[in-house]
Amino acid sequence: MVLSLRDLSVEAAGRALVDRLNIDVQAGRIVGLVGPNGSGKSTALRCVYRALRPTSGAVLLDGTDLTSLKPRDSARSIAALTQESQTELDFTVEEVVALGRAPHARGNHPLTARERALCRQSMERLDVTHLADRSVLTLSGGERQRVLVARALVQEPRVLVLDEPTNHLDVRHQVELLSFLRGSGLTVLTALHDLNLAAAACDRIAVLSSGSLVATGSPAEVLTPELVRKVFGVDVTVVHHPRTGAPHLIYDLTATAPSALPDAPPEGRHS
Ligand SMILES: Nc1ncnc2c1ncn2[C@@H]1O[C@H](COP(=O)(O)OP(=O)(O)OP(=O)(O)O)[C@@H](O)[C@H]1O
Repeated sequence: MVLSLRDLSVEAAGRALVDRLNIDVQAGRIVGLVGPNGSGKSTALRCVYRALRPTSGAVLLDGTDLTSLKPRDSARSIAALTQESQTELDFTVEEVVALGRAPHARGNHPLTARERALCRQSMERLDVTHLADRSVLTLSGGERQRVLVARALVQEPRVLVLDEPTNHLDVRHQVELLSFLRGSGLTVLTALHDLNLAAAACDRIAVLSSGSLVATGSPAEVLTPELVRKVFGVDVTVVHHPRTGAPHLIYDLTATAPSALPDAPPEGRHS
């Protein structure tokens, strides 16, 4: 299933938060949305999972405008893990994961044997089986994040929209989640802050700055020192993974630290 953002714009408070964005995610591919804080990543993703209506432009699913689909129908195709994904109810992990079946539910029918097996598989895949009976209110940030990914998978979507899915995850769970996504065959659009994880996981990277798309291409095409300096204001050295060839950014903290601390006290003062 192909996901396309076509001339997508969102305006609020008299300014463009997202400005005529054009992004295509081919079937089974992963596109990473990167950019500084406030550049419009979450706003663009909200239009895809229909939490926000674009001011103009459209989101297309295999060429069909999402707004022509009933929310329940688009929810069968698109699952989202968002900054707003709530787990504030006193549900167990197992119950929250099962909620992923809601768009497929027929009335109040209990889950079928196949659906229960699907929930078990997703919990195993996300390493949360041991938490099945725990209240989600008691989970750590990373555990909760993994439960939400399991819930999204149970939805059996063909498109996954993820806003910072590696937030709170330790390095093992970051790597496991992104390598799972790579092998999943799902069409994935994901906002990521970690440019090295984006380079390792994504087929293509789209770079946002002040609501506009400033670069798009393979990680090697996009993640150049010039682009990173221009968009993020940071000096990097780019090396390449010895086996995959993926670019890897090395940050020079001594080069950026002084200007990043405008109110730094004079040298020699210690608190
Ligand atoms: N409803 C709104 N009204 C006014 N401004 C908004 C609204 N929603 C978001 N913004 C602003 O739009 C800009 C883009 O926000 P958005 O959350 O999309 O950025 P982001 O790239 O996801 O940032 P981050 O990396 O910090 O998560 C920000 O400056 C934000 O303050």
